[in-house]
Amino acid sequence: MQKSASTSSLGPGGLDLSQVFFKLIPNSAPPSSTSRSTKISVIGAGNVGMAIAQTILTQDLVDELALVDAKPDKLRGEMLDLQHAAAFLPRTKILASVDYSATVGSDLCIVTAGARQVAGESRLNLLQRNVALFRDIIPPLVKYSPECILLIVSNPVDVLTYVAWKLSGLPSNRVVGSGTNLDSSRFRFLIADHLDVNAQDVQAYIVGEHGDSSVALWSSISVGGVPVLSFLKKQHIAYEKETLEKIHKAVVDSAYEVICLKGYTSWAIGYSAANLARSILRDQRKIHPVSVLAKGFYGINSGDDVFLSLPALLGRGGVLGVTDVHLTEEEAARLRESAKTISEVQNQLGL
Ligand SMILES: NC(=O)C1=CN([C@@H]2O[C@H](COP(=O)(O)OP(=O)(O)OC[C@H]3O[C@@H](n4cnc5c(N)ncnc54)[C@H](O)[C@@H]3O)[C@@H](O)[C@H]2O)C=CC1
Ligand SMILES: CC(=O)C(=O)O
Repeated sequence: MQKSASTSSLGPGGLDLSQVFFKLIPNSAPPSSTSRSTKISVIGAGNVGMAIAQTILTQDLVDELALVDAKPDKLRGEMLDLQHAAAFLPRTKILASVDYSATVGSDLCIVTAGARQVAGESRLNLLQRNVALFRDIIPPLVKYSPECILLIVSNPVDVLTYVAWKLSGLPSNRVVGSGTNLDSSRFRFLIADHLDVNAQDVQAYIVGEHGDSSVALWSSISVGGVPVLSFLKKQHIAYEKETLEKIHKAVVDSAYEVICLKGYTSWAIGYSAANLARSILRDQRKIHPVSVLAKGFYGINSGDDVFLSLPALLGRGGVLGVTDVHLTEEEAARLRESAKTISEVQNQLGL
C-alpha cells in the first residue's frame, strides 16, 4: 500500500497531466543538490502515533511522513484521512505501508507501536509484550534508514529505548527515548497553573524513569529566570515539603488519571514528540529531559547500561550532551534509585 491514486496520470491513455498543465521554464536549473528533503517515519498508527503524525504535519516539520502499522485497513484509513487535509496543511508527502521499505531514507524514526496500559496498570507491566514487537520493528527500520535517529515512545519507554539501542547497533547518541519530556510539561503546567503564569515561562525538570520512580528537581524550578525555592527562602516565605510532594504525585498520577478517564493519553505526547523532532531535525540544540544512556552521569555508574531521562542537549546529531544541573543530595539519591529500578527490570531481559 502506498500513496492514494495518483492524480498525475488522469489524462486520456494515462497521459501525465502535470507535463501539459504547466508551460515549463526552458533551460531551468535543476534543484540545488544541497537542498535535501527530510523524512520522518512513525511506527504504530494508534492513538499516540496519529497524534504525533498530525502534530508533525501541522507544525510543518518534514517533507515526507511515512506511517507503518501491522493493521493494513486501519493504516490506510489513517493515511487517507490525513491526506484529505492537504488543502489546509503545508505540503507534505504522506505514505503508509505495512512494509518497512516505506521508511527508506528516514532522518527520524518514531516508534509508538505496542501494547498500552489499561486503567491502573503500570508501564513496566507492558515490557515483555513490547520487547517481542521491538525484535520485529527495530532491525528493518535500521536496515532501511541506517543513518536515522530513533525516538522511542512505546512503554516502558526507558527500558525499550535500551532494547532499541541493543537491537539497532546504533551509537547511543542516535537512540533517544521521549522519557520525561512529557512529565516535565505536566510539571510545568501544574506550577504555571498554581502561579497563574504561562507554562512556557516555567523552567522545571522531572528526570529519571518515565513512570512511578521519576524524580522532581525542585532546585531546577525557575519562573521568568527567578529560581523559585531560593527566592522563597530569601523572602522568608515558608513552603511545605508536602506541598511539593503533592505536585510531584499529581505529575506521576497524570497518565493514570487520563487513562482512567479516556482510555489512553495522546495529545500531550503528540506535542512532546513533535517538540523533540523539531529540536533534532532543525538542529535546535535545545535542552530536553529525555531518555539517554545515563552511565557516567550524576553518579550513575552501576555498571549497567541504563537509559533514563536527564537534561540533554538535542540537535541534528541526536544527543549532543548532558547538562550538569545541580542536584541536592536527596534528588541525586532518588535518581540513583530510579536507575536501580530500571536496571533491575532490564536485567530480566537477558539482552
Ligand atoms: N512515552 C510516553 O510518554 C507515552 C507512551 N505511550 C505508549 O505508546 C504506545 C502506544 O499507545 P497507543 O497509541 O495508545 O496504543 P494503540 O493500541 O492505540 O496503538 C498501538 C498501535 O501499534 C500497532 N502495532 C502493534 N504491533 C505492531 C507491529 N509489530 N508493527 C507495527 N505496528 C504494530 C497496533 O496495530 C496499533 O495501531 C503504548 O506502549 C503506550 O503505553 C503512550 C503515551 C505516552
Ligand atoms: C501513557 C504514558 O506513558 C503517559 O501518558 O505518560
